[in-house]
Amino acid sequence: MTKVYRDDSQTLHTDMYQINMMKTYWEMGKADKKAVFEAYYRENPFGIGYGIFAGLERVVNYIKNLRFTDADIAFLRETQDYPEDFLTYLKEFTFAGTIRSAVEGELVFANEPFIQVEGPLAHCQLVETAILNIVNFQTLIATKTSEFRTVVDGDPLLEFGTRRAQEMDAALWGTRAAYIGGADGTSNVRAGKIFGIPVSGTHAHALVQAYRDDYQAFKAYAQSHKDCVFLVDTYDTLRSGVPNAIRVADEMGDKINFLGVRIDSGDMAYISKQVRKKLDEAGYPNAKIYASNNLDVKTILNLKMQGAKVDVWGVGTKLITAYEQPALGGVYKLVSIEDDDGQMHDTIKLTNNAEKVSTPGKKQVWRITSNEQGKSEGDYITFWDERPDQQEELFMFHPVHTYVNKTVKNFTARPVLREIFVEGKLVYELPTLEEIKHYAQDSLSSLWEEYKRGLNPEPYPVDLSQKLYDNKIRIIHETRQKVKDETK
Ligand SMILES: Nc1ncnc2c1ncn2[C@@H]1O[C@H](COP(=O)(O)OP(=O)(O)OP(=O)(O)O)[C@@H](O)[C@H]1O
Ligand SMILES: O=P(O)(O)OC[C@H]1O[C@H](OP(=O)(O)OP(=O)(O)O)[C@H](O)[C@@H]1O
Ligand SMILES: O=C(O)c1cccnc1
Repeated sequence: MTKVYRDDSQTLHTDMYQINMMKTYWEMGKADKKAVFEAYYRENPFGIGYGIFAGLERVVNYIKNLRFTDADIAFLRETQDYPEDFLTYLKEFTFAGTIRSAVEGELVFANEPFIQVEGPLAHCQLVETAILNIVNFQTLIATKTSEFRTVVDGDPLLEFGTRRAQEMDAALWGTRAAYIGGADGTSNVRAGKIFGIPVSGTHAHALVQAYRDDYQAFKAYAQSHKDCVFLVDTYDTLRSGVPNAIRVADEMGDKINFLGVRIDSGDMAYISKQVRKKLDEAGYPNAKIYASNNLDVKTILNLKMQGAKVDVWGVGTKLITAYEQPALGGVYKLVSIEDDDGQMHDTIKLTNNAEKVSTPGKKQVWRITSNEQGKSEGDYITFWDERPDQQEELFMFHPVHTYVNKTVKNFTARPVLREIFVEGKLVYELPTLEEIKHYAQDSLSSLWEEYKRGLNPEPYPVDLSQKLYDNKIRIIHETRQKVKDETK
């Protein structure tokens, strides 16, 4: 029989190879060498020009509780051939690293670090998988939702995706990310309980099927609820659903708030216009039309173009699963390591694709904002200890096509990476979800429209300081030379 271990920690929520590498570092006397890892992605998702960072709160909770419990150790002892002294090392492990991160709701861009983990090599290695797992997903969903937010414009946007999400965690944390990215509410009641997200909903076809009649179903609902949105498409939207919704609203009068009707099938443009006409003619100009049915960004944009009379958008599958691109390719790379000489050495990952070569060194990202326009001019990546905020002017150039450049004057440089943990101690006070949501909206409004448009946006500049660029070029040459020398 398979032995059952208590599921009492998230510490083993990592890839086996991380613990195997910890063992190598530990046995070879490298576990406590100082290391710096940075997480970033190489392409903004969905072909849009930015990402909305989300997931930090869960990362904080994960790091705070990072211990190998007795059950974790028992599992490793019984399934791996780890020696007892390594298991004792794990048992005594407490995370001693420093984590710097973009805050939730911050705009992030391709090829810039959004999280930096510095500390004992073995500690930094262990946390890679969970950090990427959390942040890749939540950032993806927050970003997808902001795309929906852009196309629905000022209309209410409701997250309806729990039934279609990749299981419970994804539904719950995806809903939170969706709220950060621009959803106004969710149908997930637990997300309301845990995160305080506004919960709302209508009713399903089952209610109408249970009564086998639109009128009876709407009447029953109206007798048991003050706020009513009737789902009108079970049998025939225009012939039965809407007339019966109106009939019940007329009969119930002030006893209910007739908020509107939901359409879940058919030609949304044509039907919504007809429904609007019927509601207006019946004296319900304030009753709203809710739409749902596999809506995605393109469909909504198209429905808007067709003049669809939809007031509230309920979106599930295409949002919560990030259907169009189900993964954000965030990676976690070693950028600097303490060598046996006690000195830090910057490290690189070379590839044949110039855009994909990692940038060595411990870095800071600065958001450069024009003081005159109040808009972001680009991001400027420096070594950790450079201070562009104290410079009069900044020469910014494309990190690959260096002839694309500009000099920025009268600017503010704001550091994007903030200290979250310092040597294992939490130093960051988590903001409320409402604060995060507003921060995301404010951040977006500081971005020029050219960078935000949904189709073929202008690439937002993410540039390297001269020092960082020179260091990268030097390391590329040295590394290539070393490989050449060794293969002579
Ligand atoms: N006017 C429109 N223009 C573009 N797309 C539309 C329009 N009306 C509806 N759609 C979208 O077209 C897709 C198909 O709609 P349809 O009603 O045929 O869906 P269905 O899923 O087959 O219906 P049902 O939910 O009854 O099974 C849906 O994703 C819907 O959102
Ligand atoms: O379409 P989504 O964007 O995922 O939004 C959620 C869907 O969930 C419900 O459908 P249900 O599960 O009853 O299935 P249905 O498609 O048969 O209506 C609701 O009526 C929406 O259509
Ligand atoms: O409340 C609704 O209308 C709803 C909730 C979940 C999924 N689809 C619709």
